[in-house]
Amino acid sequence: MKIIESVTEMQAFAREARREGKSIALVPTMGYLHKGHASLMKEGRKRGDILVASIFVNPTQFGPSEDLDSYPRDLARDTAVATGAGVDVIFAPKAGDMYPRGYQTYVNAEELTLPLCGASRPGHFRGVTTVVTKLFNIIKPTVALFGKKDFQQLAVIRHMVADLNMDIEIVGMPIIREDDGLAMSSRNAYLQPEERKNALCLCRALAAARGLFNGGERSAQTLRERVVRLIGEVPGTSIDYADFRNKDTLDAVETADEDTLLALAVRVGKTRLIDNCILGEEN
Ligand SMILES: Nc1ncnc2c1ncn2[C@@H]1O[C@H](COP(=O)(O)OP(=O)(O)OP(=O)(O)O)[C@@H](O)[C@H]1O
Ligand SMILES: CC(C)(CO)[C@@H](O)C(=O)[O-]
Ligand code: BAL
Repeated sequence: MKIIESVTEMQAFAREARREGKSIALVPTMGYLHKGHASLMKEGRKRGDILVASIFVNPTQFGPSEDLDSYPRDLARDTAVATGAGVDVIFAPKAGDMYPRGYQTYVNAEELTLPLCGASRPGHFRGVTTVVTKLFNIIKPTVALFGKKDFQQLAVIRHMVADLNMDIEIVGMPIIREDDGLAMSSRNAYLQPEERKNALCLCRALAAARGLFNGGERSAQTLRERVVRLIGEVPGTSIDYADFRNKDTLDAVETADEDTLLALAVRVGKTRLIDNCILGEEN
């Protein structure tokens, strides 16, 4: 496996792959890899001749008071996970190479970025769409894979790719969970033992809402009350959002149906975790 740090070297590699008629599958990540990332990589392995994983903690998607500096980083560990998942190339650029002095061009999606994480993390999606566009331009993948844990991110990227006529297939992958149901996340590493237990309130609230829905409840307000109560009972938690939305438009819904997204962002101690489900789907 090859590790490429320079943007120009990555571009040259991708150009040569294209010249040889080889397709590239890309898994963009911020590193500190876990089985969720590995599942994207294993699927990517099947979908391209060459599998590239990018590891870049992208400064433009972090707000000024967020965890850019403390975000966990461990390239040696990531190299082992990526090798095991069949990655051919890790692209791990430096921030100064991606955003040199004088950098001033951004990609911005509109409506889909307004609610949920877009509302609680102003500027976040502008950073995501910008860096993903740059990664696409540098690596020239035919297919790129993203997790449904970041449901809104996947929706925004799909929309951007369609709007800007990017000739790239976007694949959404299921949420991978720990045995007890907690969605895998690099930020789980921040959780103290007691917080780790308390963090189960997210997946339990999703399960409770799905249970009520399967029992016939359709009022988003009633479903939401159950979710808010369950999470509120757990010490050290605060809800950033707990929203019922149409899974395609992300518009708020009052009457839930099988396609309704329940999206959660909850702080457990200082750690902000997200999780979601579609009410009519197994998860
Ligand atoms: N549990 C998971 N199951 C499936 N995909 C996941 C999971 N966790 C992350 N991903 C996907 O991996 C890609 C890279 O995500 P990222 O590196 O931010 O990991 P993360 O664990 O979500 O980190 P964070 O804790 O910062 O949210 C994204 O497409 C994301 O949706
Ligand atoms: C897509 C992404 C790699 C862009 O920095 C990031 O938002 C992530 O890890 O989900
Ligand atoms: N998984 C999305 C990256 C972020 O939280 O910034």
